[in-house]
Amino acid sequence: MTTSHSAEAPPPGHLQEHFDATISRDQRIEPRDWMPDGYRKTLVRQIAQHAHSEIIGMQPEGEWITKAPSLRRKAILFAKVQDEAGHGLYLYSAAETLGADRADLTDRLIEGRQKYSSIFNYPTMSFADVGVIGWFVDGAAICNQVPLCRSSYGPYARAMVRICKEESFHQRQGYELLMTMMRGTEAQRDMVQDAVNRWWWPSLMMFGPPDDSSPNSAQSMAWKIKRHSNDELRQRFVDMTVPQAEKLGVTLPDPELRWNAERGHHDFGTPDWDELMRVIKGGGPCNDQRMQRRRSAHEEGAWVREAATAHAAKQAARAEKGAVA
Ligand SMILES: CC(C)(COP(=O)(O)OP(=O)(O)OC[C@H]1O[C@@H](n2cnc3c(N)ncnc32)[C@H](O)[C@@H]1OP(=O)(O)O)[C@@H](O)C(=O)NCCC(=O)NCCSC(=O)Cc1ccccc1
Repeated sequence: MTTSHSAEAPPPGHLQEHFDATISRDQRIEPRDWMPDGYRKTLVRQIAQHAHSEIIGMQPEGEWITKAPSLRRKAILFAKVQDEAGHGLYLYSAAETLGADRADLTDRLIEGRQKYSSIFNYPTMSFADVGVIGWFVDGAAICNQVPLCRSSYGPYARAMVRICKEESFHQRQGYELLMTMMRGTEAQRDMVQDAVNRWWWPSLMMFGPPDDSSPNSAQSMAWKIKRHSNDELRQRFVDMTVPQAEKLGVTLPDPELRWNAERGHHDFGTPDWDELMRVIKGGGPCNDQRMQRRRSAHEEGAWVREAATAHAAKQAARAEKGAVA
């Protein structure tokens, strides 16, 4: 539905009705369709946070590009980190279809007014961390994002399709790296187990707070932006990962983890929710470092943005002159 009504105008009943009917028929809302202000704001919030996560998420693994143990591993890691930059860019583009401005979103991140995923505030201590990030963090991202391919907002859902394909490839490369290390020396196996121990709980926290303390979930699910609750997706991730850990030969660091035949799912322990809140508020081990790096990359890139803007202005002036002539 395309309309000329601005988002601020009070919704004439039929616009709201049409929006509700589109959602309930599982059809897509597109950029020019009328949508409630809250729907637009929620999407900008989630998509921007997601984009920022991809861009900040380049840092933990990026630190290992110059230290990768072989040319092959270096090339793979380089390509993965570049893919993450690409994901950030698709997502900023999706946010722009809602009227957001990319430069403004970046300012909000840099000024600490918008969030990015807690997971990227933990350090990468060894090369095994690169494998575990692929296995756990990309694995969690897949669980969370495959349902977003059916999100009600068209441009977000479509961006997710390609992102998920790439995340699947990333997860496999992480798992393959770990399989290789597990076939290596005792010291390499210890490195893998140590990385698993450090990343397991923060990975479970990526799915967000538990359902009873998730203020946005109910409305986002009613709008079909989110298709499943935080706890449902966390459970899906645990069920998917346990057999992979067995095959790999590592132990997941949770004494409460066991199969529950009655539920048909694994039971597992409770993540430290105070830690999640602390990290979200800026108190994680690497928050300061990640933000400082992001700020300096932004400052160092100013000349590129200025040159691109000047070039675009020249092209536009030339095109206008051509049109007049
Ligand atoms: C599930 C959730 C993250 C949160 O559900 P919601 O309904 O939105 O919120 P809810 O009410 O449950 O929470 C209350 C408040 O807490 C915030 N908060 C919650 N959890 C976190 C957290 N973990 N970290 C930080 N903040 C968190 C939340 O924003 C809200 O705050 P607000 O009200 O905004 O001030 C949702 O936004 C989503 O699915 N996003 C899309 C996926 C996405 O962004 N993925 C990113 C990873 S990409 C990746 O990994 C790829 C990759 C792999 C490898 C290497 C490099 C890259």
